[in-house]
Amino acid sequence: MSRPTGSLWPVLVLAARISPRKVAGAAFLLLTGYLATPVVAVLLSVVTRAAVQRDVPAVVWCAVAIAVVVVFELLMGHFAHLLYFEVGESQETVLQERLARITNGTRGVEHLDNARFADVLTLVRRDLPATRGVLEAALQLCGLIAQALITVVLLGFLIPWLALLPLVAVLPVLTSRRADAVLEAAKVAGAADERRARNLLILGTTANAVCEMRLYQAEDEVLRLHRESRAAADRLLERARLRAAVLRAGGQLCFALSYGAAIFLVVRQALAGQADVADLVLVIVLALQVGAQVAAVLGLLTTLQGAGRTLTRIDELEALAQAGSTSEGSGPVPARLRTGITLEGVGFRYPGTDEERLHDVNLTIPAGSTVALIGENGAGKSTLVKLLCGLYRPTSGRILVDGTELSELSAADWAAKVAPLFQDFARLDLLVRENVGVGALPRMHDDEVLREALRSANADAVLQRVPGGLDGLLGRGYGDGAELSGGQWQTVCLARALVRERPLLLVADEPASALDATAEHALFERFAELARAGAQDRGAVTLFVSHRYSTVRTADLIIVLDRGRMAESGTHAQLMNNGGAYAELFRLQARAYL
Ligand SMILES: Nc1ncnc2c1ncn2[C@@H]1O[C@H](COP(=O)(O)OP(=O)(O)OP(=O)(O)O)[C@@H](O)[C@H]1O
Repeated sequence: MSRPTGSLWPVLVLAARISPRKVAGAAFLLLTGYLATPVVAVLLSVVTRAAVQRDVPAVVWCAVAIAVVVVFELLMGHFAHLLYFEVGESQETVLQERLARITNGTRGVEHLDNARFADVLTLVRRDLPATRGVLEAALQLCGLIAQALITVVLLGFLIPWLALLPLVAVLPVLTSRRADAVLEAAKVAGAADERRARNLLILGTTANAVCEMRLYQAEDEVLRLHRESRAAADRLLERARLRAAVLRAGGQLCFALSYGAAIFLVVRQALAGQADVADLVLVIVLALQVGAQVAAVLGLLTTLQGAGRTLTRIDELEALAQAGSTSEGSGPVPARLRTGITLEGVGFRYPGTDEERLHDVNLTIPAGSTVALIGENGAGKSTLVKLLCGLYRPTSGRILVDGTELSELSAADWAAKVAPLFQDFARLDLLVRENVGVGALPRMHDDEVLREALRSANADAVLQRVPGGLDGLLGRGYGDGAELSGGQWQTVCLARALVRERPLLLVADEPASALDATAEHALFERFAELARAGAQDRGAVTLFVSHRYSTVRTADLIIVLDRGRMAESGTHAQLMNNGGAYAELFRLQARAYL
């Protein structure tokens, strides 16, 4: 089992940092309220004695006192709840941000290919909301321990051997911990099925996927697969739940039997005249309170253990992300490229896989040039692009930027010099301003710059169509935003790339896949213009992946990849002269348009 308390401590410290005033207030109110419980038991004993003695005023006063104490306890609990609930929410937000930073914040993205990372992330996403209750549970646990101590003292004062009785509670605590471990093992074992079920649920409830599945009449199949994955995860859980229930029931049964026996002995003592009725009432009420306290402690321990595990898992995610990210370079990224980018014997294997996707790629991309990458599906074009963007590092060989290894440059500074336009671009269900502005955060509120980028990307029509203009919402994910066509989204994403300040590497990985012919032409015109300006101004390199040879032929250098190897490279004229694969494919495509 993980070390829950070890992981919980930083969260409690975090809570204290978020608002020491609220934590102290909640602790004071809750503990004061909890201390009222044994007082009620004592008052019940007093009222019993007064009733036996027919002392009516004492009975009335005691009854009023009991009512006041009970109301006091409820009020304290209520106000404490308001305080720790607020702190719990802020705490959850901090943990959510930590999770996002772990997922996004490292140099590379290699951890995202790690199946263990994905499984643990699924569990953490599911269980994170429960961490809100850590402060509440920890405070209640302290309150219950204080309550139990007072109860033990009172019991010991009345009948000394009864003070040992709460020790019986150790047994249900132990069986409850064991039950948690059993449940936890089942959750871990079912994490992959759980992840599959969640993905299938997304497939069954996301507009695009729903339309496609409906046309293929595959909705039922998606549901069946979802049911199957859910059932596989649930089967493991059901068995574990049963075992856990038996373990918990066993522990609680032993506890209840011990308590029953103790109360029986006390009753016998009372009948033998060794204790009076009031003492008997006190013992029975205290005994019942201890029973309730033990049950509450077990529940709280389960909450705390669950939260502790989630926090331990966040630590594990951090370790996995850091293990995947290689050491950070800190070298300065040049403001302009002088010689260009060189690949020396670059090989690459995706993390967790055995097969090399790039083999011994040797290539020089001169500063200021435009390079087209072509090849069959799966040839490794996007993989090479990702390496040049610095998202992954080569598993062999090296990439040099003006003679300096890319890995030695500051990753953040290099990323800031890349203007990417990917095939699977990110559609952000945010404002138009934010969709474009994330390309250059300091320019997010410069309306003129954003409008110019949208104009250059041929996205004026989008801007006019969206109510609210730059401050209009795109997408329907979170609100009633404007829904765009695939091509319109692509122009917005191009604007995001165009707003980048002085990029050194312009990347377009099949950018025209969602565009009509006019828009495609306009996009390449605009991209070429930007490339030319970037090349003249700072030796920027442009890299594009395309299956359209009419565009490819305009590049200064064409690279043909074949199953991860460089098959050919040269200008259009050179490759046509060579009469190799490029020439053949070019003629084939040209013929198709005749
Ligand atoms: N994250 C990943 N983990 C493991 N393998 C991957 C990953 N991404 C891609 N691959 C594999 O690497 C190979 C090259 O993929 P890549 O996306 O680079 O091809 P591509 O030439 O861009 O193809 P396409 O023209 O279809 O976009 C493929 O066999 C693919 O299955």
